[in-house]
Amino acid sequence: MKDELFKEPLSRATDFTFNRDVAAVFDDMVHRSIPFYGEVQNMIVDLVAHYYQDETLVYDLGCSTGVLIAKLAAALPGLKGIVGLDNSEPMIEKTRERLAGLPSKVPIDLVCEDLRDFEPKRASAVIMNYTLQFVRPLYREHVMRHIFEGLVPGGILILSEKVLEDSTDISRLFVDMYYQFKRRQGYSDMEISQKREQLENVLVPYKVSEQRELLQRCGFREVEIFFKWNNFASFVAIRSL
Ligand SMILES: Nc1ncnc2c1ncn2[C@@H]1O[C@H](C[S@+](CC[C@H]([NH3+])C(=O)[O-])CC(=O)[O-])[C@@H](O)[C@H]1O
Ligand SMILES: O=C(O)C(=O)Cc1ccccc1
Repeated sequence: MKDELFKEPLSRATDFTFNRDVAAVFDDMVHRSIPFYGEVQNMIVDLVAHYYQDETLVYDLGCSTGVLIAKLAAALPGLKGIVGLDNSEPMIEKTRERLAGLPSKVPIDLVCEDLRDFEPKRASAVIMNYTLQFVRPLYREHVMRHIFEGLVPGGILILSEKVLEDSTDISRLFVDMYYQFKRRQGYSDMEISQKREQLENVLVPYKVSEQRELLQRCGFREVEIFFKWNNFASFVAIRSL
């Protein structure tokens, strides 16, 4: 279903939430709103294949409609298990529907819970794609410490986020270029600005440098960027052996 949620003028100001209306159009929204969304997922499948250790689990925190879980299960049939977590019931429901139609042999556990209350266990890969940006900054360190603790030595965290730069001028330019990208994807100025207003207080991007510092404070000694497009970045961080 096409994302037309912001096409008409909205009658009142509300914050963006992952409700039933968003879940229904999410796949179209995300493909038209996140540059190289599918290719970043393909790169993540390759990273998981490289770092996976026998008898460990792979986690997708903020799994939305389960596209990445389906790709992982199809490409890596030897995984011991995948855990998908999302605190939006309509999103988990979408994931469940998607996975029901697949012939995968990998056991998949779906959890509808807030990330802030969750502790992964025996993980060799924890993936958080565009999810930490929705967690209130106050809680981010707590969440990342639990993830570090839940990783086995040699395990990885994969983190994709909307980001800012140290240079405010360049940050602004990257955001402008992102709106150009949205126009090319068929969104009108009205759609772009109404969504921007709804996201204002709920999607809080960190600078690349802040993101790196947060990961290092939480114990990750090796942190690298494996993908970057203007104001979007994907990091891989290793819990050293
Ligand atoms: N505190 C929280 N606890 C659990 N889930 C949460 C929380 N906050 C937000 N979510 C969930 O995290 C997801 C973020 S969307 C991308 C997801 C996916 N990784 C994707 O790549 O398609 C963001 C985006 O598309 O920009 C949603 O499904 C929320 O319900
Ligand atoms: O649209 C935006 O501005 C984004 O940052 C991406 C996005 C995609 C899906 C839900 C929320 C935000």
